[in-house]
Amino acid sequence: MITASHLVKRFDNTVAVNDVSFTVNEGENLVLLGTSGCGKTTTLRMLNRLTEPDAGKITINGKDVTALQPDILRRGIGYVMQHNGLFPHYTVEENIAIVPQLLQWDKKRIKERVKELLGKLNLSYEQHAHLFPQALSGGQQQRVGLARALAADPPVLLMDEPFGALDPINRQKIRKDFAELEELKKKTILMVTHDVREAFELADRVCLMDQGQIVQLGTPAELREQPANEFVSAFVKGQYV
Ligand SMILES: Nc1ncnc2c1ncn2[C@@H]1O[C@H](COP(=O)(O)OP(=O)(O)OP(=O)(O)O)[C@@H](O)[C@H]1O
Repeated sequence: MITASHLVKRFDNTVAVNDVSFTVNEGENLVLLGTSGCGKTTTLRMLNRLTEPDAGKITINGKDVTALQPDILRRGIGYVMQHNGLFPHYTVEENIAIVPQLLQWDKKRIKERVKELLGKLNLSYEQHAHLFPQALSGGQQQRVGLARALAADPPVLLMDEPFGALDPINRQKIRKDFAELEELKKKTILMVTHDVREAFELADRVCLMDQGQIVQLGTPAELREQPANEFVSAFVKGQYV
């Protein structure tokens, strides 16, 4: 379970995140939704300490994240970056193996895990493991980014626009595969998107943000049927996309 309490983050004159609090229950997929610049990515990055808050507290499974060294903390949290963030000079296999290697898994176990994940994500070890990311399509790169985040089977996953760089057809296909992936069903997930449809398709609950603040947090049905204000109502109807 993740709890974020009264998070604040300023950059110069901008208050990027302004008193944001939420919980993500165990096994839940909470989606941070909102227009560009509303503070979604900054919120996400505070959870694995890529950005340090100016105020507020975050706990993951009961532990204050500031009690752990950032690199140790990040080994226990899967992170799918915007634009996939694969290392271009590492092969697919090497990219996926990064965290298991840091955790000093033996070679055989790492190879088995890479094979298993590539299979689950509709890629093949024989065809793809030895390639560098630039030899893959955008959709394949996103899948490898997801495999990398899942490699050491972390209980918590942070995903920043995981389907963002894709054309609509690929986007929908990967989203469907994602929704069906058994490994993801038991994970506690915080995902960022600006896409209403995507949020409503994947979220257990949606946290709609605007200008650094939460406007409404609820199930997709609650946002649709009981919008807190005009902004929520317009956003849900797609008028802000
Ligand atoms: N490192 C930084 N330095 C200065 N300003 C920043 C920095 N990171 C974010 N900001 C500002 O903070 C605000 C929130 O940015 P953030 O990236 O969190 O929004 P977002 O909702 O994720 O947007 P997007 O969907 O475009 O990524 C924006 O005004 C942005 O310009």
